[in-house]
Amino acid sequence: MGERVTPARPAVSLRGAAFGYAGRTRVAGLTLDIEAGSAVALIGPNGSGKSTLLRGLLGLADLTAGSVEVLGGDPARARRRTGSLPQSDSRDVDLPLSLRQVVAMGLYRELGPFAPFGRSGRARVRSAIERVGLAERSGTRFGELSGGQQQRGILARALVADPELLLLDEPFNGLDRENRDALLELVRELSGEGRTIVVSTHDLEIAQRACTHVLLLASGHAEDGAEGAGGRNAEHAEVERFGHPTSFGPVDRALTLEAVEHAFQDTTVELDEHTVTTASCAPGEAE
Ligand SMILES: Nc1ncnc2c1ncn2[C@@H]1O[C@H](COP(=O)(O)OP(=O)(O)OP(=O)(O)O)[C@@H](O)[C@H]1O
Repeated sequence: MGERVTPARPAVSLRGAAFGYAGRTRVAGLTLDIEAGSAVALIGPNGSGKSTLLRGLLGLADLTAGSVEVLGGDPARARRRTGSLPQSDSRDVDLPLSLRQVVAMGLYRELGPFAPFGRSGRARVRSAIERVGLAERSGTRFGELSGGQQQRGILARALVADPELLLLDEPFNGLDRENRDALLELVRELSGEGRTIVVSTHDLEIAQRACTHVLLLASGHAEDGAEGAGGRNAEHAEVERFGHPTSFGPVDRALTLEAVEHAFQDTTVELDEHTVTTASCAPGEAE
């Protein structure tokens, strides 16, 4: 792996940060440090801004308030040292490319799209594919892989660049038990290597088994959200108009039933063993 940030320096630092699109805030009130080497589960109802926050950490959503530092600087500049796995429904899976070629795309930022990879590049691609357990499918057309295999393939594409920070957007969605367990084990391993991971999920078991910290987000209230804020100050009520954090900390302290219910308060929540099922979202559904 490449050079790491020193443990004293957070991998992500947010101060009153808000993110959105076209200048319109979608998630706000983020003041927290994610320590290098920690694995953070990002949990919240649909629309609470999990993807927007992850995109903000990649410099792909607008910072509409406050400040953000990723790996000590601007998120866009940190992108070279950051690996990401976007939500599966936002991917173009019908690429006329083999798994090996898709994974090799992870080296473009470092080497350029037309540069020859050389022996070491090819070895890195091979080892990333092996790492996600798909060695036998290297030559298979990407679109012919199962949903779970595609998920692992995209993760290999992120891993080939040896990222310090991994941002994974609901990587467990739609996976069968076997793929889910393999991915969970891999996240644990990657975290054990000292990489910083932020992973959005509806699966509390993922948080408990693979993560060190939890960040719970709640949905924003309607445009008139400032009303009914009781004794809270105007700034707080303003933040609560948007998706906002309700709890952040080590898993054993931040992931309580009360905290989950608080974050999901506007949604029908079922805690089915380990999974938060909401009225508008059924995790585990096939894509
Ligand atoms: N590209 C975009 N342009 C404008 N608004 C967007 C865009 N992407 C998301 N939004 C809006 O931002 C808000 C937060 O969405 P986001 O996808 O971040 O939530 P989420 O917590 O990840 O939800 P889910 O669990 O459904 O993925 C929503 O109101 C959504 O409609």
